[in-house]
Amino acid sequence: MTVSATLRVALPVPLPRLFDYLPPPGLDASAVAVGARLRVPFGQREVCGLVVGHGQAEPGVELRAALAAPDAAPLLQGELLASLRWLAGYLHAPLGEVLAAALPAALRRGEPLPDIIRYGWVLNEAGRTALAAMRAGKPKALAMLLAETRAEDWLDETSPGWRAPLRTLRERGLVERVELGETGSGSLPCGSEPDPVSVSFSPNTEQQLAIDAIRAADGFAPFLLDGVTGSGKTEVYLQAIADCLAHGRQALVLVPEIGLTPQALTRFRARLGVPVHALHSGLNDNERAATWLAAASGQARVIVGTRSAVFVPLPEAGLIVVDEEHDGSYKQFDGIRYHARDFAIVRARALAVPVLLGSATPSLETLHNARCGRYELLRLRQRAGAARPPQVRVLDVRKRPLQAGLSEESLAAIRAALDAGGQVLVFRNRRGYAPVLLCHDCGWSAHCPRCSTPERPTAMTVHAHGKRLQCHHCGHRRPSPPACPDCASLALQPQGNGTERIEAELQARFDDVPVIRIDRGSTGQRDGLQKHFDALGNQPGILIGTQMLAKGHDLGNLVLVVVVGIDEGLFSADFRSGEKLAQLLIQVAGRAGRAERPGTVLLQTHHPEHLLLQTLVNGGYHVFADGELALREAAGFPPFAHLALLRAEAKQAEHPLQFLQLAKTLLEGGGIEVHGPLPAPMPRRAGYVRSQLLLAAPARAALHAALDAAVPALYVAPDARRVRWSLDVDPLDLY
Ligand SMILES: Nc1ncnc2c1ncn2[C@@H]1O[C@H](COP(=O)(O)OP(=O)(O)OP(=O)(O)O)[C@@H](O)[C@H]1O
Ligand SMILES: [Zn+2]
Repeated sequence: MTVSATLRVALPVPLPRLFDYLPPPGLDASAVAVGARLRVPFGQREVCGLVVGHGQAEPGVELRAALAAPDAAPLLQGELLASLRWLAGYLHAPLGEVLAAALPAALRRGEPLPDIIRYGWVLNEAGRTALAAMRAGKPKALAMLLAETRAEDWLDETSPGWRAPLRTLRERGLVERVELGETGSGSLPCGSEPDPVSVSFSPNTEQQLAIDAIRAADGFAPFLLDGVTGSGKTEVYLQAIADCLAHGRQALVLVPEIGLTPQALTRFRARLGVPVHALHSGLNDNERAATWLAAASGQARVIVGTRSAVFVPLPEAGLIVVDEEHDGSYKQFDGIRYHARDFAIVRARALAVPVLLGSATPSLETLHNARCGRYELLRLRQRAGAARPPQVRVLDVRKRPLQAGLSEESLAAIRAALDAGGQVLVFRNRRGYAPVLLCHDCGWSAHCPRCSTPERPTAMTVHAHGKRLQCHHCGHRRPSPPACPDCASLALQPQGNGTERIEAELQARFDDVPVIRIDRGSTGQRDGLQKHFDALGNQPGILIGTQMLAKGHDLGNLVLVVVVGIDEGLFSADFRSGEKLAQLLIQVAGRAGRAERPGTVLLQTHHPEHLLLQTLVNGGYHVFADGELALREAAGFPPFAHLALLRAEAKQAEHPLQFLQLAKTLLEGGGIEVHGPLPAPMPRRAGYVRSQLLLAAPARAALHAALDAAVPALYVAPDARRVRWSLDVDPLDLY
């Protein structure tokens, strides 16, 4: 009897096991490498997995044959494959799902590898002749750029929206597309010469100390670059990256949001003089896959990206930077719930390279690690250059008349700042027109039918100047009712203020300057934010925004920040809410006065004596953090304990409870605390009733041992089929 060689495959299916297949017809199993993709039949479907091993068919077991093996060489290998295996174990998630999450979508689907040849555009003979006579406008501006060959990726980053004028030029037969060779190969790509106007100042003493410390690192070395807002952390990153490049190594830079990427890219590109590859959700699938492959081949030397960029292969790694390491967007909130900062550290260790975490408001986890000596602490205590720290004032607005949430004092300060030629940021962390629609006659208010319970109604946010209602939890939308559904009164009134309403009020009042609202409603695509900044330039004007505007931006003429409506955040029950609010306030305040002109911050509140506000204003973030760490230690919360949250939801309330009860039985007795099952803080969402089980242990090992013992059984439990469940290891919030 012949024994056939088989392929062991990790499939992206919610089962904690691997699957064996015969190789595709006509192919020998040994011809398919570990880390290569394999398309296989799975039930009635076809799925694409990754080969993780080879084996022998057991006698008598019928195996199905794979359909195709698209890759000649492994896609995932070496350190990355090993780190992802570790991640699957840590998250207690199926390996196939983790590997799939790490691959760009185009590769995950089993498509052939995209072409990583770069293309560029240049004026042809006719174009050069026509250029002088062209009318001013976008086509002409682009044509002027295309006097030299410009790479498409360069155009994407430096001239957002270039494809529309390009179409005009093509239709007129003035341009041609040229092949530029593979991504990043050898010489500088077209159009990314170091920008001659970009200033290179000499680092100040603290920056230099930080740069030297990173330079001296040998192998794995985690650093916390703890630098106040505007202290020039970017300069430290750039020097560290330049060193890394000079040693012939690759650098990976993680940034929190797509909104930040264009600005960061422009700065990086201008200074480093090598192609800087962007990876973020604004790219299409093919672009993402091409960049990922360029990293895998070592052609991409600097990769800047958001959360999922932590999964790029780095065969010649030299450095990983995580900017704004405290930012919540590094945590994936569904599917594979990884934390990109934490995984960056795991990878840096496996790659034996330095990892630099930067923030003005480090997470308590990271601060704790630095204090325990696990991370080397680098501090920038002062703002760089001539900039001074902003003046922060708590504005007591009790009993004061408010216009769209703004006190007279705030309005006067805005007027004065504008008259002095400055820019103003009004920060309100609520999108929409108003948080609530209320009937003034009977007290009815608009609730989301899919998220409310009788005990806990969830208000729908008013949008479009009162015309539309939208649930910010489940996305449910409907037109506002013309009259109160309960008492038929016409006295329906939007209550409170969102960014839209503040915008309307400020536009009416300050009609001599641009008033620009920046939030997820107004600023969709990735270049949106930069376009708004470009449109405003340095002229006086007002920006109104949510937390999109709070971080990382460097607007030299911003002299006043007004923070409104923070009070609800002061009394939230979540154990991390204080930390999040403190970070947000310091970050928003940090946008003011970043250049020569001094900045002022006004914090409007009805609770001027609140300890958090007082501590931040009088002591600063670190004093706040000291107090908060002491509280966490006393209460046994992270970073002094390790948590995991098991969530379950279903249309019928008893199903999640039954499932979680089973989980509890499996988990108890393992030396960990098991709390629940309890209704989730938001007990219903989008029609699903939600419950949760909170697991806590002082030591990570105990928590993981208990999970290792229990989780495999959960996947196959009959009770699991009636719920949607998920395990969140190191949850960021307990929602
Ligand atoms: N050594 C220096 N001398 C003069 N100016 C500097 C120096 N280093 C940085 N700057 C300038 O200081 C400003 C703030 O720097 P940067 O944006 O890097 O701060 P940051 O620490 O990242 O702040 P944030 O945390 O608020 O994003 C920038 O305009 C930068 O060009
Ligand atoms: Zn809803």
